[in-house]
Amino acid sequence: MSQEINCFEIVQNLIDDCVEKLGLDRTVAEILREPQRVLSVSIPVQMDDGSIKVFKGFRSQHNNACGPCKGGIRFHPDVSMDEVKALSTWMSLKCAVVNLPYGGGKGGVIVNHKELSPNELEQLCRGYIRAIAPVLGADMDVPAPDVGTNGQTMGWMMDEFARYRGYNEFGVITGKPIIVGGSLGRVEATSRGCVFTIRQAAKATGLELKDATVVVQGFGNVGSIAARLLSREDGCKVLAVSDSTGAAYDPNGLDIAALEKFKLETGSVVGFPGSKNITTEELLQLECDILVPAALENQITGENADKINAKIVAEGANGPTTPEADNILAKRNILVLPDVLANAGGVTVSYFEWVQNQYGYYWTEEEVNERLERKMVEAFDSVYSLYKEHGDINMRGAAYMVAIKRIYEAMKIRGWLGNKA
Ligand SMILES: NC(=O)c1ccc[n+]([C@@H]2O[C@H](COP(=O)([O-])OP(=O)(O)OC[C@H]3O[C@@H](n4cnc5c(N)ncnc54)[C@H](O)[C@@H]3O)[C@@H](O)[C@H]2O)c1
Repeated sequence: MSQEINCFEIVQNLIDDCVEKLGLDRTVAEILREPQRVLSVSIPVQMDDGSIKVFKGFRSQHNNACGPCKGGIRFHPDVSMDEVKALSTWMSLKCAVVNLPYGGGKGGVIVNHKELSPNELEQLCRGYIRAIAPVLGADMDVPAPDVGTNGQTMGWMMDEFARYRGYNEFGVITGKPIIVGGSLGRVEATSRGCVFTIRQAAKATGLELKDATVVVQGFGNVGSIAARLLSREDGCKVLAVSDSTGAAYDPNGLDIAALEKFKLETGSVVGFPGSKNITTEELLQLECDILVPAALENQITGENADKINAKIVAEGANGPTTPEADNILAKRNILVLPDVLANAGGVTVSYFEWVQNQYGYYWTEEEVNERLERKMVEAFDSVYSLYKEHGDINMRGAAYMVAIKRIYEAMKIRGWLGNKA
């Protein structure tokens, strides 16, 4: 996360604004500005050479008024307590936007996981779970994968928690491989959810998706699958995609299936036959109907927002647009589908996985996708109608209002706000 822009302060400011707009007592903002609990842990790991290395990790539980805390575990060298706190706050908002019975949580370990052997990585996963186990549980706090973690790491973590409990508690972690209680459709869920919101936005704004032009920043899990679904199911023309090594552009539209194969074989999108190499900055400025930032935070900023040439920006990534850029895009009538809405498909199918674990009964992929569509359409409609009704807020403001109102109602009914508010 960028040094200059503190995401925790950004989300705190957005909460303040939103609580004021909703006309709620300041106490509501004071509660939501800080997580309810943040655990800081130190994890000693025996490395393959016999030495002991100590890693630092965190787990933040932002708010559990609506249900157990829910959110991923990030393994990255830039993890910090503030980043984890910000991400857990976003998770509370995201879960509330899609109306899931969850609050927000997030965890992280400061580590470059690529430098660890498989054995060292497994020991780190197990050590981290042992350290935070007292505050985990299917009805308390339910982690999932995030940047730097995946199905295998979730498998080790779930197993370590089963040793701690003395029995299997599959619902304690989501994003698991299918054989140990994972859900069908989870891998594509974030991108599929993003595509459902794009379809609703296209309907609302009269944009025809057949042959609509699309640009995707970040050809990873979220970006590549969103590109695949938009081209295959909606007939969109994906003009350009980028990854950390550069960008590939074809004004006639890229063959996404072939590009996915090329990226798998070469590790990069650059040099894809028939495409032109452009810089990642040029990619963001291409004229298109839909821009999907699906890489990192703070990509659309005050510096480049006036050069964005899209009708719709669908935030596959978390926090890709800075507040300054948000204002510029709003003034230019570019519709931004905010992260807490556009990438909420991942946590929604994580919720479905948790439900299936509690029942011990598993759904078909069609059932998962149908339920996901219903959730995403409902969420889009509630945010879009508030956005239209108000006139002085953007879609992010509307999403925050939907979310904070729900969390406020839960806190009020539980008596957390006393007689005030
Ligand atoms: N995976 C999920 O289910 C999920 C759910 C919600 C939100 N997100 C968010 O979506 C974003 C992407 O997550 P992911 O799981 O796809 O990660 P990923 O690591 O699979 O993909 C990220 C991609 O971005 C590329 N990238 C990095 N720096 C770049 C740059 N400067 N310009 C262009 N591309 C660059 C990487 O090369 C990679 O291809 C993150 O912000 C994540 O928090 C992911």
